[in-house]
Amino acid sequence: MALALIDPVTELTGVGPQLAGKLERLHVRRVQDVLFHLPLRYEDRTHVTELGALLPNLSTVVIGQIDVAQVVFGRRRSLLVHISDGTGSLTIRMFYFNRAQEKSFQRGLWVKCFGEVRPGLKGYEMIHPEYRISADEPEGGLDSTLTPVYPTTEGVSQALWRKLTDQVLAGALQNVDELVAIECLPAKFQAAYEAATLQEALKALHRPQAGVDLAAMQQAGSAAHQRLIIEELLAHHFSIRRSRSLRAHEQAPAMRKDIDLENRFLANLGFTLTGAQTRVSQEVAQDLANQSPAMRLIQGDVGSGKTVIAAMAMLQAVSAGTQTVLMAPTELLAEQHFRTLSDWFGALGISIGWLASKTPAKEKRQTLEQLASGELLVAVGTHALIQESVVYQNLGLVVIDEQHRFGVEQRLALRAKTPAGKVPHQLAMTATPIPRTLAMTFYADLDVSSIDELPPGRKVVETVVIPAASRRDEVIERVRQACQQGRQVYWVCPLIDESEVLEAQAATDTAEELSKRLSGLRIGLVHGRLKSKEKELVMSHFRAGEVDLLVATTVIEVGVDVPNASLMVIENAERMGLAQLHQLRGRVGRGSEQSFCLLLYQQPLSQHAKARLKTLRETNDGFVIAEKDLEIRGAGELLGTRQTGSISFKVADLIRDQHLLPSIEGIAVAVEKTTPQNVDALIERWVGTKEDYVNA
Ligand SMILES: Nc1ncnc2c1ncn2[C@@H]1O[C@H](COP(=O)(O)OP(=O)(O)OP(=O)(O)O)[C@@H](O)[C@H]1O
Repeated sequence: MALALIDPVTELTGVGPQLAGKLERLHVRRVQDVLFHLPLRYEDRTHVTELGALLPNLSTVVIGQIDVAQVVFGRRRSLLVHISDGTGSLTIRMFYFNRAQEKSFQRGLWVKCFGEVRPGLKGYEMIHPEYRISADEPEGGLDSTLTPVYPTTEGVSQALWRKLTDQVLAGALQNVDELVAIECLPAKFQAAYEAATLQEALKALHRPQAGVDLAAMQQAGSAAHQRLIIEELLAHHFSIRRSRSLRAHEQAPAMRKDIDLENRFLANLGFTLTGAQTRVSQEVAQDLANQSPAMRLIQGDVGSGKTVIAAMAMLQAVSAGTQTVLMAPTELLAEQHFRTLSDWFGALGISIGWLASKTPAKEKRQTLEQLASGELLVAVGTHALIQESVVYQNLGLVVIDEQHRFGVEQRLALRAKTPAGKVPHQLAMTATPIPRTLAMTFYADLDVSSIDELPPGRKVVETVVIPAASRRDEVIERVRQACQQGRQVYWVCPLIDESEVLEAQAATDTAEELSKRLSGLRIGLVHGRLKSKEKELVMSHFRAGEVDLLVATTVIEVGVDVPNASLMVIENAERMGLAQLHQLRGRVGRGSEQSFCLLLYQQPLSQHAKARLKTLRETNDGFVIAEKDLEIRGAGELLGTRQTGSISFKVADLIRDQHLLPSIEGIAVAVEKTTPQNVDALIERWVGTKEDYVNA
């Protein structure tokens, strides 16, 4: 089949409008997007390990005969299937199963399964492995080469991804002319970096050859990875250069501060700004008074008080008669900013609009009208704020929370929303500090301010690392005591296989278990599968002190601010990354009460997990943690969890790949000489189209 790279995905066999809709969520719209939708990691399902030779925490294929299958009613109802192969035995454990599955595990049948080996109470276990049952003893692994695992969304299985990529590899990748046409890397660099050609690289990443080393693939160390990493870094580099040159020709409204209004605002706050807050807010104010558009990143550790800086900048925009918006990455966080700003600005007689994708149509229409007419000067929300349907009368300042960068396309989208010839000033806020090396290369077009001081009276969060198996009861007792003393508690449930459904289920089960064991406490539950209204209701009860214990998934990771919460329990902390744990922990220690963070882990710990937990126990300083993160990850660990707040790269990792950064500029110069016509497509392929920013 001759597929063109720009064909829509619906040209692929088996992709109807419904599936296309799901793929759209991942911005996969064209054949080319499937080709560049690269595996997140790989699994080695080629070898079978004897049950007697299993090692904990490794994922592998095993084969065994069923001795017994039974449903047990412990802390959680589960189906246990014991298998053995003469050298040893293993238990398969499933929390979610149906009657048919239960019946299918007949004594004497064979099971071939793939999963992570974990130590259980009675020997090794696999939880929810992928499995096949057969009457005869099966042979060999599950696959003959490394199996790619794709980033995905609900309703698009790995099997489906394999089918789609099969088709694209067989169709489009043969279309050599097209690929040569989009090839950017001059030949001499391909050789210098051991980097394969684009065509070879894509093939090798989607379908690794037999015998390829898993470790190299996991750490993105193969030549194929190098090839695409360089391409992606180049794309970002070009995008940043564009953004810089655009900015040089742009004008923004110069905003004068209304000192009187600002003083009234400060008097109402109930606290005095720290020295760092005062300094940073002055830097911002100077930016906004200029005619050239500000692009400033404000970095400040968790709880350092970034919101008030944003509010003061927004006030300056309002004083100058322009509109201003605050955009947050999640609805939960946006909603919280909406409340805070409504309190602060309400007292000054300034009203605030709310806009998120799930806002009811009628409410949305009204807000849109008011933004278009200029009646509304301030709005808070999610990315819905910069969607194409939103028209501003005179947008002067955009504040973006928890984002490191502004994309060039986003800038273009915003430019369309301001009076002719003007662009809004932009401020971004982040709690994840940027290592210096990266700042020089990838953030060179941004001005950076740091809030390097916490509000007075904060006590350091005391962090304790606890084995879950033996001391869970003790932890639950501690939760009870804290709540009885009038404190509030977060209980964070683990990440499960990147599946929102399983995560929500686990959180629901935990909430049920804790309700039984902590009768008398008011327990709330929040996870990603709840409707936004439901989420907000639970959060508002928690905020009002009407919920003692909030059981949550990592949806509460960023920004949530409830100063009375002083205890946080994090389950399976060994599975999370440093930055993420630090963010989560930052939800406590926001009041004057001594706060605690209990990191529960499952034995045994890998060396890296041990190092991460130790770092958290030893320091509360986000900058130190960022450096440690670099050190631990630099030592070669690939973390499954995403990095909070960083630019979203598909294959590159600014920390892991920092050794490549110094050469990117030189390559860019060469590309501009040899294939300047390909630069637009390169940016589009990696950094995204205008729509990606607008609809994200
Ligand atoms: N100077 C100050 N003195 C006392 N309290 C302050 C001060 N500045 C901010 N606060 C309070 O500290 C808390 C944290 O502030 P804020 O939510 O702005 O932090 P943040 O920097 O956004 O943190 P995170 O990245 O964790 O969301 C809020 O309750 C805020 O009202």
